[in-house]
Amino acid sequence: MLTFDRFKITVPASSANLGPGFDSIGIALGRYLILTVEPAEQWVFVPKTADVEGIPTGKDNLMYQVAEDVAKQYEVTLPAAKVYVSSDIPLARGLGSSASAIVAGIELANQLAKLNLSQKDKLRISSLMEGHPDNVSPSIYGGVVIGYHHEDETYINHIPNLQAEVIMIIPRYELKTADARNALPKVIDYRTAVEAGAIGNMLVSALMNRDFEAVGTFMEKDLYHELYRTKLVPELAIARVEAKRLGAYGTVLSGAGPSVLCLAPIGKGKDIAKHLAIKLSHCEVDVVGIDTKGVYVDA
Ligand SMILES: Nc1ncnc2c1ncn2[C@@H]1O[C@H](COP(=O)(O)OP(=O)(O)O)[C@@H](O)[C@H]1O
Ligand SMILES: N[C@@H](CCOP(=O)(O)O)C(=O)O
Repeated sequence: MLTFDRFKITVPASSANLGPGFDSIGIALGRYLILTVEPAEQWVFVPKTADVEGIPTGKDNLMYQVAEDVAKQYEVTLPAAKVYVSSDIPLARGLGSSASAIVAGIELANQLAKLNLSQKDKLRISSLMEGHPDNVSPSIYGGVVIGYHHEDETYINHIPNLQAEVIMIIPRYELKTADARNALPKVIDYRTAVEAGAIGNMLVSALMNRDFEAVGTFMEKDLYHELYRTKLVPELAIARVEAKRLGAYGTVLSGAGPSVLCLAPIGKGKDIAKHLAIKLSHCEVDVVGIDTKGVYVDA
C-alpha cells in the first residue's frame, strides 16, 4: 500500500460562459476550495467552513468518487485519507463549485497514487467527467480559457492574464446547474446558431486583442442561454443596466446562474460593487480577483 505525507490541494472557483462562450469559455476566480489531506485508517471528509457544511463526509462525496474513478482508469489503489475541506465557493450559485470538486478529486488521486498527471491529462479527464471544459479548464490553468470538448479530444486556448476586474453578485438562493440546463431549448434554428457563433467569435477575438470595449459589447449579446434563464435570475437585468451606467465593460450570467459577473476596468471594481450592493441588497456583492495559477499542491 502507498504511504504519503500530509499535503494541501488548492483549486480556484470559476465562472463559465462569459455570455456567448456557452459551454466553452471560463475564467478562474480568486475564491478557493482547499483540501488538507493526511493518512487515515478509513476515508473521511471533514468540512471546515460554512460553504461546504452539507457535503457528504464519506465515500458518497463527489471528490472521493472522482478520485476513485481516476484510480480505476490508471489501475491503482488509493490509500485511505482524512480530508479537511475548506471553501469560500458557495454551492450551486454558478461559481463552478462542482468543477472545482472534480479537479480536486483528480488531484487527490494524482497525489495519492503518484500518477504524475500533466495539465493536459487533468483537462481531458475532467472534461470527460463534466461534459464541457468551461469550468474545469480555468480551475486547472487559471486565467481565461477557451475550449472545445469532444469525446475524441479536448482543445483549449489560454489567456493567462486578463487586465480587468471582476465583480460578482451572488444571490443567497441556490440554482442547480441541472435545473438551469433544463430551462434551455432542445434545438435552435440554423440562422440563430450562425449568429450566436459569430457573436462568440467576436468575443474571443476581442479578448485576444485586449479590446475591452468590444469584450463588453459582445459579452452581453449571447443567444445560446441567457434569454431562457433570465426568468430564473431577475438580478441579471438589473445588474446589467446599473453596472453599465457605473462604467463596467459588460455583465453576464455566471455559469448557469444565479450569480452575475460584471467585468470592469482596473481600479473601478470597488466603486461599482459599492453601488451594486445598495441596488441588490439581498445579494453578496464582491470584487473577486482573477486567479492566474489554477490548481496547485503544497505541503
Ligand atoms: N467540495 C465539494 N464536495 C462535494 N460535493 C460538492 C463540492 N462542491 C460541489 N459539490 C456538489 O456539486 C453541487 C453543485 O453543483 P452545481 O449544481 O453544478 O453548481 P455549481 O455552479 O456550484 O457547480 C453541490 O450541490 C454538491 O452536490
Ligand atoms: N456552461 C454551463 C456552465 C455551468 O456552470 P455552473 O458554475 O453553473 O455549474 C451552463 O451554462 O450550463
